[in-house]
Amino acid sequence: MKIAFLGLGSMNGSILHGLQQANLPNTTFVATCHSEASAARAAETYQITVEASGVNPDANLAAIESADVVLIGVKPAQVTGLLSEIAEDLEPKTIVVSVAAAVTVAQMEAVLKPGQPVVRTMPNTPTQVGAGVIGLCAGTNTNAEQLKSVQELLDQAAQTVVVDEAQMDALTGVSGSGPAYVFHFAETLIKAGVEAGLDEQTAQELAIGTIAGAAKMLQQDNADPENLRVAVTSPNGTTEAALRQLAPMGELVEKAVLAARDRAAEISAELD
Ligand SMILES: NC(=O)c1ccc[n+]([C@@H]2O[C@H](COP(=O)([O-])OP(=O)(O)OC[C@H]3O[C@@H](n4cnc5c(N)ncnc54)[C@H](OP(=O)(O)O)[C@@H]3O)[C@@H](O)[C@H]2O)c1
Ligand code: PRO
Repeated sequence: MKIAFLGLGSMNGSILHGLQQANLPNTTFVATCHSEASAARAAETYQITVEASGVNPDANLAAIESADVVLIGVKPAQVTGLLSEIAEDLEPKTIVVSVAAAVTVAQMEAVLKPGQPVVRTMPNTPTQVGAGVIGLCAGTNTNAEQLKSVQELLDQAAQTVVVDEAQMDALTGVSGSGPAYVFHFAETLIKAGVEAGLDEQTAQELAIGTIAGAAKMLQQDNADPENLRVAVTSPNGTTEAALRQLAPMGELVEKAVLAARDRAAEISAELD
């Protein structure tokens, strides 16, 4: 199987890393970046061939030749330009998989040859450490077997969830952008620990260990976030005092997820 990564930055790099860890038999990876510097860095990191499209204008066309799957990992505004560049040379069997936020199936299919199979996905960066979540939906020319083959491939790198395209922006607001909410929470917990009297290194150790431990508990079978919260909260104790202060967080998180969802829809409209 040949898998071509067009764009090998943060997101496609995380997926490639996950697939490399899976040691898939008979699988070849090739990739492109735009600049020579990024291509050299990525080739060194992943130990695969990475060509720079900014230096070699045929780099993307060479990468897609005979590919079974082409993973598009450029910025949303660059996706349709890149697809137009490769459209004529894509083989009918090649499945085009995009990781770009907000770029719709219709926008991709509009620049590809009729019938080209497309899968739209929304991964997240924990894929880098084998703990990612990837949402995916099929294009209009993609049959169940093709979707399944992409899902089975991505299952090697992350946990996958198939959704209708109509849910993709909501999924982006929860899991695509979600790691940033948790990292932001970690930043604020460390800052608050320092404010409360800890030195920064100790505050960082405690905050990160706590978030990692809580995440592990959440992943246990039959874990229920509400039960886990209640088990920490002694009546009239310290946690209750803290959670009283965090009461506005529910509304803020909801606003954040809706803002991300709505921004995705706005970006889609801007790309039309
Ligand atoms: N980061 C996330 O958390 C995340 C999560 C989910 C989805 N996504 C989606 O992933 C996509 C990529 O985001 P990212 O954060 O990975 O960006 P990034 O780190 O900037 O990576 C973009 C990559 O595309 C390359 N590139 C640009 N133009 C190219 C061209 N014409 N041909 C070949 N390669 C080209 C860049 O090369 P140079 O470095 O040489 O410019 C770079 O390797 C976006 O559409 C984003 O919506 C990101
Ligand atoms: N990063 C991309 C953004 O912020 C898409 C989800 C995560 O737009």
